[in-house]
Amino acid sequence: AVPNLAIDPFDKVFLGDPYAYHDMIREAGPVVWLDSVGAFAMARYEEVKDSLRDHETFCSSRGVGTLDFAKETPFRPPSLLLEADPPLHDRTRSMMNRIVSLKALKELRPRWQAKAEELVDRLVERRRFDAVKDLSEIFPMMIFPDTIGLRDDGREHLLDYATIVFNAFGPDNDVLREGNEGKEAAIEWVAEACKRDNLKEGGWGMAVFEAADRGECTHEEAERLVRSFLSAGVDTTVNGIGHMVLALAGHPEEYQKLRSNPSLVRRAFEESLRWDSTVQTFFRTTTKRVEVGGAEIPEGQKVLLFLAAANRDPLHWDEPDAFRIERNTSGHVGFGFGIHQCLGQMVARLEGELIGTAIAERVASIRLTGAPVRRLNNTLHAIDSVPVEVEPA
Ligand code: HEM
Ligand SMILES: O=C(O)c1ccc(C2CC2)cc1
Repeated sequence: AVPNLAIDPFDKVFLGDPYAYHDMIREAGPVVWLDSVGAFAMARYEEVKDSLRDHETFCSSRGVGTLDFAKETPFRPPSLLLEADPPLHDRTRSMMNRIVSLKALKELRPRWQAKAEELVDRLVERRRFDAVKDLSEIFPMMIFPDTIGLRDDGREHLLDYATIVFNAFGPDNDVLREGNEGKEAAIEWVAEACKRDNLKEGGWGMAVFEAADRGECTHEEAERLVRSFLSAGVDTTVNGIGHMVLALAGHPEEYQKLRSNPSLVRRAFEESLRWDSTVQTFFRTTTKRVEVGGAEIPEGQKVLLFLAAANRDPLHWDEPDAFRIERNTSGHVGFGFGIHQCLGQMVARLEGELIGTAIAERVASIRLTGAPVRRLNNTLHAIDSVPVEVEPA
């Protein structure tokens, strides 16, 4: 039988500090039933990874949130990547992989690196600053909208839009209503920003429309694909970088390892994504009856996959709750796994590397000067403030 847990993974207490709850869900069994959500759930590494790998049984086209697109209409047309199954997904993903290419990133690196170094230089002079408001919310906005070729006006809507998108994967609860309050204008702004006339030549957005001109997709699909960049491309890296700085500030001995060997920076970013995963959960929907860990899940069921819990599963990781920048993090599911694994993972890694290196070369030590403040969201592990003081190198 499947254990029935009276836990709500979208309530404020859980979202405020999920890790104790993750342990409870993992220990209850390979699959549990969550009455609060009306869904099955998995929190162990093996089962989460197997479900992500088996996209035919655990599909994305019925939505990767609590809403079942076969039964209800989502707040926006489905993503052609995140909320698509093969063959549509494969056609779209191979087209987008050609745009978000290592060659494109190689060309962007010097420009992004210069901006990371300028920003960190200014903050080190100040000694005291907020690693979110002054750093992690600033750097992605200095480089990503220009990379897409977004219009200059209204870019402040991007973070509001992401709040709405990531809340929408969860239930219509207090977190969603309070988080989304006053942000509605962002939906209209993004719809306009994705139109060809509002995109600059030479950006990744225009590259999608040029692919449409070549018949690789329709022009309506091109607009929706630019929307994917705007949905996933900013608030994720804002919080990925924010959590890396928070982890380093909270682990001085780990920071000193990075100081003495800055080439560890990509490992530090990856370990931060494992240890404090920016994207905490995603749903799948079963396309047939399936048995997992001795439990039977009927067809048409929502299954909540706890990526963050899988990344701390003691059955898979040695000392999972320890933040260790030299750890071999390969196989972590912070970017997902399988055909939907993050399209922008190399973008995120480059951003994390450039900021992390700029800090490791300029900052002798970093410490928290106050309590970090979490920003609650149904899906995104987000942080509002990380007050720090740095000693210049
Ligand atoms: C630290 C930063 C990031 C994290 C933690 C992250 C996390 C994830 C995760 C967990 C998935 C899998 C979703 C699923 O399996 O249903 C995913 C997919 C995706 N991500 Fe990222 N992401 C990050 C940055 C980015 C960036 C910068 C971009 C844009 C350039 C991006 C674009 C996408 C897209 C388009 C998908 C859907 C891919 C597909 O379905 O084939 N992400 N991301
Ligand atoms: O295609 C999209 O709109 C999309 C939205 C959110 C994500 C999250 C996982 C980073 C990914 C893609």
